[in-house]
Amino acid sequence: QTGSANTNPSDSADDEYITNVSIGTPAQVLPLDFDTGSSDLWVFSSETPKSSASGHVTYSPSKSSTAKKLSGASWSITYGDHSSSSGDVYTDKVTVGGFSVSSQAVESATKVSTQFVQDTVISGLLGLGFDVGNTVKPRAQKTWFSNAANSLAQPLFTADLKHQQTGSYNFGFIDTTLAKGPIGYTPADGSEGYWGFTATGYSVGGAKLNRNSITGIADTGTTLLLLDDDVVNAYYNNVESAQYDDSQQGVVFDCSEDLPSFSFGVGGTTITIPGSLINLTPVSDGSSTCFGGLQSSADIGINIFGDVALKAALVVFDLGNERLGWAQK
Ligand SMILES: CC(C)(C)S(=O)(=O)N[C@@H](Cc1ccccc1)C(=O)N[C@@H](Cc1c[nH]c[nH+]1)C(=O)N[C@@H](CC1CCCCC1)C(O)(O)C(F)(F)C(=O)NCCN1CCOCC1
Repeated sequence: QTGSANTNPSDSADDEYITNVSIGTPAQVLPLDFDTGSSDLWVFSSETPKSSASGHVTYSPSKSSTAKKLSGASWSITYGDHSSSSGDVYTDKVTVGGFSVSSQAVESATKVSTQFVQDTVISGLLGLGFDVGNTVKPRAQKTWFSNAANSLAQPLFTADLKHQQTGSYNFGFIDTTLAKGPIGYTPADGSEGYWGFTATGYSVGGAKLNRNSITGIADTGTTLLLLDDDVVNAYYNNVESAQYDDSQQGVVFDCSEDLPSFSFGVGGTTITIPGSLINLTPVSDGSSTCFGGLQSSADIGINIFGDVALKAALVVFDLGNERLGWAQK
């Protein structure tokens, strides 16, 4: 058994990726942000304050014949960008890419922070992190993938995110035709709920990889590639017009710059992010100043290989073997 779902960038900056999910009977289809950086499946619902839910597709458990209230259960989550949500819990049938989990914990939002209210292109998140990161109390719930894993042909999923094009999340199989190079595997550390791993070195502009390892997480829910200052400086020292812009809270440069590529070693293979993917977007419409897709992780305390890095690769999230696979695209 397998599943395959298309995923699309939310806007011209590939800020987040939207994947449709069917919940309940009859199916209620909600656009969700698949997030390997967290482990809760939560949605805007009939229980979300009307003012907050305006503009969002919502889930109504009362309209689903297969919905059941998980009595006494609640959840509350805060993300790295300080956005947050909380509420109560139902179980219902959840289908992703044609594969159904009959009794999935669906966390219904009774409160959402401003960023979620404003982000009307998504109706919630589908966490693809490790179950240890789930916030439901008194008993933590499993992610959709964790519930599906034993019935899938293989206990793994792949992420194939693309710049301004439709990509895919595949469950239970690896479509190697999506990759140009071999898959390099490396152990995954799920102890914090994230898909943690260590890159063995990096280089700028196609030079030979150095041996400075980088430990971080593979996170589909984070837009940028967020790394240590010494790596960020080593990269932007090659970009003539690069400078830190206080108002933008990041490095910006002339949009006309021909940016160097950024490569990192993982599992015996090398992943090269073309410079074009590091030119994320003009700082505002029509501006000739662009915002960098590689930024500092200094104030986060953890390195994040977010969408800017993931777009250059086919990434295998292999729960069965507790490992991550990366292949050049
Ligand atoms: C807004 C922006 C300037 C484009 S952005 O670059 O900041 N992009 C946001 C995502 C986004 C895109 C579009 C609209 C709104 C929000 C982004 O990259 N947010 C990261 C930034 C970050 C990470 N760390 C520090 N800062 C984040 O919080 N990502 C989380 C998912 C986001 C949350 C907001 C909505 C979109 C999805 C995340 O889950 O990937 C996470 F891993 F960073 C995270 O916070 N995981 C929560 C882990 N907890 C630990 C405790 O137990 C519970 C789970």
